[in-house]
Amino acid sequence: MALTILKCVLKNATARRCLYRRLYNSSHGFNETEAKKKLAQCSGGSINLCKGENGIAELCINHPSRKNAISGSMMLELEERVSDLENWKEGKGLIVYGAEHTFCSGGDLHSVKALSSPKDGLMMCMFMQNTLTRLQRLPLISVALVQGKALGGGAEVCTACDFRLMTEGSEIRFVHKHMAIVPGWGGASRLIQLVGSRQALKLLSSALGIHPEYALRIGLTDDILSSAADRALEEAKTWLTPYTKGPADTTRAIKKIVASGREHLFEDTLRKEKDIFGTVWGSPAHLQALSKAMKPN
Ligand SMILES: CC[C@H](C(=O)O)C(=O)SCCNC(=O)CCNC(=O)[C@H](O)C(C)(C)COP(=O)(O)OP(=O)(O)OC[C@H]1O[C@@H](n2cnc3c(N)ncnc32)[C@H](O)[C@@H]1OP(=O)(O)O
Repeated sequence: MALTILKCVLKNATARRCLYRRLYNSSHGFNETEAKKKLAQCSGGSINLCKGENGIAELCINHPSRKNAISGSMMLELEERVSDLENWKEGKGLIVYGAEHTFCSGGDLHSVKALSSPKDGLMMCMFMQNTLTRLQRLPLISVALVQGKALGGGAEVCTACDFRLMTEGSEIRFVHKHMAIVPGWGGASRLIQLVGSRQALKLLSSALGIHPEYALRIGLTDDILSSAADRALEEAKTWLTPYTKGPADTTRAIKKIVASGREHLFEDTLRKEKDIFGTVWGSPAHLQALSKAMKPN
């Protein structure tokens, strides 16, 4: 019995390690401690997290004086909030949005200038790819609420969520080309997964503003919200609710399978599905649902 428990604990620990492992570490020349010191020197704004009783959290990109541009210290706070969410066992959903009804105008250009050496740029790139990959892998169903502008790194952040909801008049734009750079926070790789390589090539090479109707047509956004700016967050929560109904373990298990399927070969995903199935089959919630189902209606 003890051996079985130990095996189960080890399997869960391994599964957690896989789910939350970093993309880059010292073997890639990435020194997280050094990166954090450097990014902390570029201050401004904050990343605020509010975890709801209903299992849905709200993460606010909060730097309104700069249209929610993400400074170095905000990159650190974003990593801290993602860590918090990785340990939130009751979590089922997440809405990422920007303060004062606009999403995010990308990297804070003051911070970007301070990190303009190739070495510092690569450090920032690996730090943000680590963080946004962990955000995407969270066992929560995530939504980016795009109001106003999602530009540059802001467009990249919104691709790290499972779904995107855009309000009328909002815009997603990969402006990187105008700065003679390419996305570095993983946004190009995720865009190809979302809309396919042809559309991704069009959007990256044209730096075109992607408006809600076009985004809906190419599958970059999942819906267009019609409410007034100050009601959009409530509308986004209402949109997400049907997907997060029921036990947290069930919602989290479903997201873990899909997150695995996004990244692994089909056979590996089937094995992952089997492993995750084994964590919910026979659970109290399953047995309760089974007993309800057996009762004549
Ligand atoms: C890998 C990611 C990549 C990188 O890190 O290299 C990037 O994301 S770089 C940043 C890419 N983003 C941009 O180039 C967008 C720049 N901003 C704009 O185009 C406009 O500000 C816009 C469209 C967001 C809003 O225009 P609007 O006319 O409504 O307002 P203002 O332009 O007057 O902006 C108000 C205020 O915010 C400051 N601001 C805006 N964006 C940034 C930013 N990304 N970094 C720093 N500061 C920003 C702007 O300077 C104004 O400040 P003020 O002190 O009032 O002049």
